[in-house]
Amino acid sequence: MNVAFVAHDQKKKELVNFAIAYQNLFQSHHLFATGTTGQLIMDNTSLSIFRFKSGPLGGDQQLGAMIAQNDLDLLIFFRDPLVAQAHESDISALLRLCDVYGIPVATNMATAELLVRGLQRGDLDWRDVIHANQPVNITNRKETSADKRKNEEASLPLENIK
Ligand SMILES: O=C(CO)COP(=O)(O)O
Repeated sequence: MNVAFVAHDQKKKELVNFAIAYQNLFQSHHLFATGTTGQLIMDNTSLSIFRFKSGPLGGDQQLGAMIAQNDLDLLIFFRDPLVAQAHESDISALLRLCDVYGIPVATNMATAELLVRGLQRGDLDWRDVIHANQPVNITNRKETSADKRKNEEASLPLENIK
């Protein structure tokens, strides 16, 4: 499964602890994150994460693009409900797309626990049916030379993808 992590600054520690607690489970999935969140998780675990840009610089929108292609299976987004974010519209757009595409999303630890235990039990295996019926998806597609050039231009750290 393709799992993405995002946390606002006041929630990053909580998400890092969550990732540590479920490290063994997450190891067998393809992981994605916004820039700073992904870096912090990698610094504190042995998980390998494909990092997009930082949230305020477009990372939420990049994750939104994954969802629009039906490439994301689970979003764990510990958002801060007490602090206004400069990129609030990007955050709303990301969460909206989860509803448009029916993507399981947890915005707090209590829900994340439930979803991750569901992931562990195979409750999200229906997502495999969706992937199987997609002509191309982000985890099984072969990178063409055009892809490579585009990715290099965008400076995405492709070596971090599992
Ligand atoms: O702002 C964010 C999500 O809206 C998170 O971005 P970072 O992980 O780069 O801090």
